[in-house]
Amino acid sequence: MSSQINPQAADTDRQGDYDPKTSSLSGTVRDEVMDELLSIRGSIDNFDAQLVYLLAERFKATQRVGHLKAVHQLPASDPGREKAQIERLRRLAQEAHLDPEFAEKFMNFIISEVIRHHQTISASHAENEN
Ligand SMILES: O=C(O)C(=O)C[C@]1(C(=O)O)C=C[C@@H](O)C=C1
Repeated sequence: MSSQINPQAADTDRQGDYDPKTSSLSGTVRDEVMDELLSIRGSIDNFDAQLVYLLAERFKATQRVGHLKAVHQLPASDPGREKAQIERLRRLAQEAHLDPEFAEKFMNFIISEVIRHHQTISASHAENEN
């Protein structure tokens, strides 16, 4: 399976220097405890890889929006859309037993980065027009 689709494949394809066993706890906890910790951390590593790949795909989509907005001279931000997104995500977070406050903060963090990208795209588009 392609590593573009399956981040776990990417994980095994190119581990690089990453050692999933690296821990400041090494030698300070019983072997069984360390084994269980490492097993859970294996899942965490897979989730983290998926998060990175998902975010990369989201940013590819928002880059397309950024170009569309620059070409048509539309504002970088759309507060009405953001309000609807945040309300939806808070609802989804509640259903998923994720703290809605955290979901909102996380979304706002991503959106502010997207707006920064839009502004950069718009500025370079305007420069190319001149
Ligand atoms: O949908 C848009 O218009 C976008 O620019 C994307 C996006 C987002 O990241 O979801 C970012 C900025 C806008 O304020 C609203 C949404």
